[in-house]
Amino acid sequence: MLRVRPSRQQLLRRAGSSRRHVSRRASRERAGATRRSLVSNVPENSRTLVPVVDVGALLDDHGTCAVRAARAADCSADHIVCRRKDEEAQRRAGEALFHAASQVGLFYVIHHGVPERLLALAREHATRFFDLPLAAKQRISVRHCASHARGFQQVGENVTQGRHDQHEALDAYREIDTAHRHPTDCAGGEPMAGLNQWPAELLPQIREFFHFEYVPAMLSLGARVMHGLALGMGSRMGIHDARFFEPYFDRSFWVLRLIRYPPVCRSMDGHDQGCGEHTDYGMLTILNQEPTSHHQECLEAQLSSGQWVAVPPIPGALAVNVGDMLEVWTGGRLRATPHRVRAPEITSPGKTAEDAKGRLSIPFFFEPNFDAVIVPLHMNMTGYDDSASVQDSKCVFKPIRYGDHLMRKIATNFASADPLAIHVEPGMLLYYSSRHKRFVRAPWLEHSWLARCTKMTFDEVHNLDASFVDTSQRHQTNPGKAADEN
Ligand SMILES: O=C(O)CCC(=O)C(=O)O
Ligand SMILES: [Fe+2]
Repeated sequence: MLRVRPSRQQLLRRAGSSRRHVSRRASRERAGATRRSLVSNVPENSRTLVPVVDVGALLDDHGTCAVRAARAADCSADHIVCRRKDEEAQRRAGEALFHAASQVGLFYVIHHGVPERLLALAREHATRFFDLPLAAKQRISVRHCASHARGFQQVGENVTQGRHDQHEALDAYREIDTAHRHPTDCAGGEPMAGLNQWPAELLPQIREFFHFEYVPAMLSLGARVMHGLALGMGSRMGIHDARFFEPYFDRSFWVLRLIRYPPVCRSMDGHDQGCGEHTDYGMLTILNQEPTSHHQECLEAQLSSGQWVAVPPIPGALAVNVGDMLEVWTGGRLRATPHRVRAPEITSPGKTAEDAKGRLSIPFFFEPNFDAVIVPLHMNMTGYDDSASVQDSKCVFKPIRYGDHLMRKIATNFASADPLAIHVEPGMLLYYSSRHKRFVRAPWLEHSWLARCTKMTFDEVHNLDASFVDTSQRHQTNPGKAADEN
C-alpha cells in the first residue's frame, strides 16, 4: 500500500509540543523512528544527515520535573506532553537514540516534553543579560572566581585550540555550597566548589529562573535521553536496566552556558571563529538555539566521514550531542561529535535588526557527578559484545573520573586566556595588536554591535581613535602573548 509521506507542515506541527496532536497519533508512528528533517531553510546536508529522534515515548518516568518547571513558568498545561508507558515504544525510541548517537553523535529530539515557553523564556533572560552594559557584566567576570569558570567571559576571552572565540558567555555550574556540602560533591576539586555569579541587582529573577525552572527541566530531559540510550544499548553492551547510568548522574555536575555571538566580518582572516572545533566534555549537551531563520549555518558538526554539516535551529526540536564521557563509557560506540560555531556574518543579505544582535544559544551540559568514575563498559561487564566496540583495537579508552577530565579541560581553555579582548573605561572592547604594539578597536566586530554592547553611541564607537586607545594600557594583563590580530 502506498503511504503518503507527511507534509513539511505536518511534521513541524508534530515537532511542536501540542498534546492533542501527539495523543492522536498511533504509538507506532511516535515510537521514535529516526526521521529526516523536512524543515525549510535547513541546508541540504543537514536534511539528510542529522537524524531527528522522537523521544516522546520516554517521557513517562521523568516527566515530573518538566511539569513542575512548566507550572512555575506559567505555561499552559496543553504544552506538557504526558503519555502512558509503552515499553515497546520506549524500546524503539531507545534504539533510534542509540543509532543516532553512534552514527552521528549529534541529533535532534522532538516531543521532548520541555515547553516551548520555557525555552523562549530562557532566551529572553539571556538576551536581557547580554544587553546589559559591558561594565555590569564584567562585575561578574570569571576572573573574580577561584575556578575561573563561574561567571561572565567577554568576547575573545574563551580560547579554543589556541584561538580566541568570538563570543561572550555566562557560565553557571551546579553550585557547591562549601558550608553544607555532600561529602562526594567536588571531592578533590576544591576550585570548582562555590556559587555562581549572577547580576542579582540588575536582573533579580535570572538566577531563580535558571536554577529552579530551566535547569530542572534540562536535567529531566537529560535523564530521559540517558534512559533511552541505556535501553538502546541493551544486552549487546551488557546493560540490563534502563536506569543503569542513574547513580552516575544523580548529583550531575551540570553546566549551563548562555552565549551570544556578535556578527563579524568573516572575510577578515581568522576572526570567524565563534567557537573553535571541539567535543564536549561530559555525557550529553542539550542545545536551545533561537528558532529563527537567521544564522542557519553557524553551528556545524563533523560526521564520521569528516564532512562538516550545518545544525540549524528547528522549531520544536532540541539539538543533542554526545560528549567525551559517553564515548569513553561505550568504548567509542557512541561518538563525541566534533563541532564548531562560525560567527554570524555582518553583511548577510536581507540583514535585519535581529541579525545585528548576533546569534544566541544556550547549551546545557548534562554531565556525570563530579566524582563519577567512568569505566568503559567492556572492562567491567560480562556479556558485553566486544566485537561491537569500535575502539577496542585502539585501546584508547581508560577509566576516568569526570571531575579530573573537567578540570583538565577548563585549564586548557583558560591557560592561554590572557585577555585579547580588554575591557576599558567606559566599557569598551579593545584588542591588543602585537603587530601595532597597542590596543585597537576590534575591526571585525560590527560598530552597531559594539555600540549595543558598550552602550556608546554608534558615532562614539565609530570615532574611537588611537589616542583614546593608548590610555587603556593600564588594563593590559599580558598582551605580549596575544596573537597578532591585525
Ligand atoms: O553555540 C552553540 O551552538 C554551541 C556551543 C558549544 O558548542 C559549546 O559551548 O560547547
Ligand atoms: Fe560544544
